[in-house]
Amino acid sequence: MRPYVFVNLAMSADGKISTRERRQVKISGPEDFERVDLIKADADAIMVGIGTVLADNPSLTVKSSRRKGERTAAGREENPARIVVDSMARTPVDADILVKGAGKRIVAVSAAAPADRVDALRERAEVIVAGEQTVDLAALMEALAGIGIRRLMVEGGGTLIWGLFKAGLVDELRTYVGSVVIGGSGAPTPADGDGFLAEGEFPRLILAGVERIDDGVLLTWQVKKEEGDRSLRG
Ligand SMILES: NC(=O)c1ccc[n+]([C@@H]2O[C@H](COP(=O)([O-])OP(=O)(O)OC[C@H]3O[C@@H](n4cnc5c(N)ncnc54)[C@H](O)[C@@H]3O)[C@@H](O)[C@H]2O)c1
Ligand SMILES: Nc1nc(=O)c(N)c(NC[C@H](O)[C@H](O)[C@H](O)COP(=O)(O)O)[nH]1
Repeated sequence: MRPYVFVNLAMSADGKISTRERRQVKISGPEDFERVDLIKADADAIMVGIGTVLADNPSLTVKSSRRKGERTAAGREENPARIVVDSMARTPVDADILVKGAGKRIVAVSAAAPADRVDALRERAEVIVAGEQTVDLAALMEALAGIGIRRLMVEGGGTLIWGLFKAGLVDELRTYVGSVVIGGSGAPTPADGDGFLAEGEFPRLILAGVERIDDGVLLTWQVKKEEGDRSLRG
């Protein structure tokens, strides 16, 4: 079994998720940030890659007033579990994700991560070891389902999202297209990595929703299921 995995990201009108210097930019407007906050509150866990932690230092806490002291649909009062996919245990021990707000933190590392780094992270987070050189995302998903995570939100970045698509682990993609042009052939996009080469490999999507938000548009896509997929239904 694995959690229901949905990716939420914001990209510019020209398909970039940050600048070529990997500097975070506001693509969403206030209404879209509020939407993101609400879907965060209803997820059991939120996942990002180490590239996003190093570039943006997000806390991934839930901010909306609706959450103050209220139970969410997920039945929790504290923040969703926050997960970093970090093969070599490079997450700084003072990263906001580890120090800001209450709730569980998980750092997923590979067996190649230096032991001293892993020990330092264990002081602040639960550490899951999956994979030899890089994190084995399928094995990680099994482990997360095993600790009760049923709905998992992924916030990026492009390398992690690519890895999840490559491993057939994405159920839903929510892409907010904002009214800005970022440009740059080296600027991150929603799915980076090596990319697929053959058409037969491309994950296929079903358009499930189109909604105008702020001065942009939210596209909701369901990913067509592969045979034998063991995702929990969202
Ligand atoms: N606009 C948005 O919605 C949004 C959201 C998040 C991040 N971003 C941007 O994305 C950029 C960071 O993206 P990125 O691609 O550099 O980093 P990332 O956050 O995707 O992290 C990638 C890292 O994850 C680790 N990893 C471990 N196992 C992996 C596996 N099996 N598959 C894939 N990755 C694995 C690797 O160390 C890899 O380098 C930043 O510029 C950030 O601002 C934008
Ligand atoms: N939906 C969305 N629209 C954007 O315009 C943008 N730049 C991000 N970027 C993702 C970013 O990595 C984190 O979602 C937040 O910035 C959370 O960070 P905090 O918890 O507030 O520290 N996400």
